[in-house]
Amino acid sequence: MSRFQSFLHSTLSSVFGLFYWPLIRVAVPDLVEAAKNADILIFVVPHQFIPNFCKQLLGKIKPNAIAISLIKGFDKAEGGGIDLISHIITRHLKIPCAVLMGANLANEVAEGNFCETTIGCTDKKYGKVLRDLFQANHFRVVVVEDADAVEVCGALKNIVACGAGFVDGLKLGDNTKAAVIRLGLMEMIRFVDVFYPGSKLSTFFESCGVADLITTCYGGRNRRVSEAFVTSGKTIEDLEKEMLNGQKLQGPPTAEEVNYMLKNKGLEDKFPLFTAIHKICTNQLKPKDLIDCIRNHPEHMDTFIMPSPKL
Ligand SMILES: NC(=O)C1=CN([C@@H]2O[C@H](COP(=O)(O)OP(=O)(O)OC[C@H]3O[C@@H](n4cnc5c(N)ncnc54)[C@H](O)[C@@H]3O)[C@@H](O)[C@H]2O)C=CC1
Ligand SMILES: O=C(CO)COP(=O)(O)O
Repeated sequence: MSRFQSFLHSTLSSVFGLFYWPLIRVAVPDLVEAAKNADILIFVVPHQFIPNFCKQLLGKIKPNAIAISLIKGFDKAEGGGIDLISHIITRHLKIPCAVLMGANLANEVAEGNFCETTIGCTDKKYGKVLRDLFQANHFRVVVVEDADAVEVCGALKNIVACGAGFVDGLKLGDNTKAAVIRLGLMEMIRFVDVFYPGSKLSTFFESCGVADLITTCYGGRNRRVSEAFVTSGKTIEDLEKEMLNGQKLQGPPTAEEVNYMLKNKGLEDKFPLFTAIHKICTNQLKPKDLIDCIRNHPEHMDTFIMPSPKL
């Protein structure tokens, strides 16, 4: 069982394979078998595997099922952009897909410690159904309609967490780490503003935004492996195998997917932190170069392009 599955086991008092239906306490390891009679499909796998999962499920699920994705990451789209995982699920399976993102380190949720999460759902009716499904005494849910921004926050914060890990490995201290986290947040806001216009600034103050950014930059796997990348000199791939026992890092592939789009659109210099983190993960830069890459950040030089907050 993956870490997130064990969190859901605790939260929902149930065991499930990839998909969950309340009151049925059976783990079904076969994907199609688990999904075929489900009314609500919960997707929780490392984002690298989702296109293949959707192909397997095509035509094998109830036509009126709804989905919710807890997956933090993107997929590369043809033509030089990125796809949101919820959009891939909807496009392949032809069902609506909401998202759930938040400061939800799986082991802490599984221990029953209090935390919050954000559900992004454009349909109010489904939003209520999903809130009632996930809400628990220790797991408090806020539903917002700004679903794309919720999902983008969940993916991008994993890139920033790699930067926080590099700073920890370089032993640059808390002020530098705070600067990296803040610049990361500003690049997240800028990214949503440029590529998902019409999103709300208030979404960044939900659990999916600033709270998930903080928890991942202090307690997450992306931070931990990135710190070890600096201190050990080993590759990210080797450290992932050594330290994560079969689990998958989301930050480095997400940095690669984001860079694929930024490069294609000539926007790398507007996102120097995301760009530098990708280059460090792929050995085009050394971790110690990180600070020089953000010393002249547009935040310090330009007038910020985000319109006035729509709070
Ligand atoms: N673990 C955490 O604290 C949190 C994870 N998430 C997100 O949930 C998603 C899943 O993360 P985790 O549960 O931590 O996953 P994980 O890193 O524990 O992934 C392991 C699971 O991936 C699946 N898997 C491995 N190789 C596969 C393959 N070749 N094909 C298909 N499936 C394969 C298996 O079911 C395996 O149990 C990610 O997008 C992650 O960002 C979100 C919040 C917290
Ligand atoms: O998304 C997470 C917490 O909300 C988990 O982050 P890591 O993948 O870095 O452990």
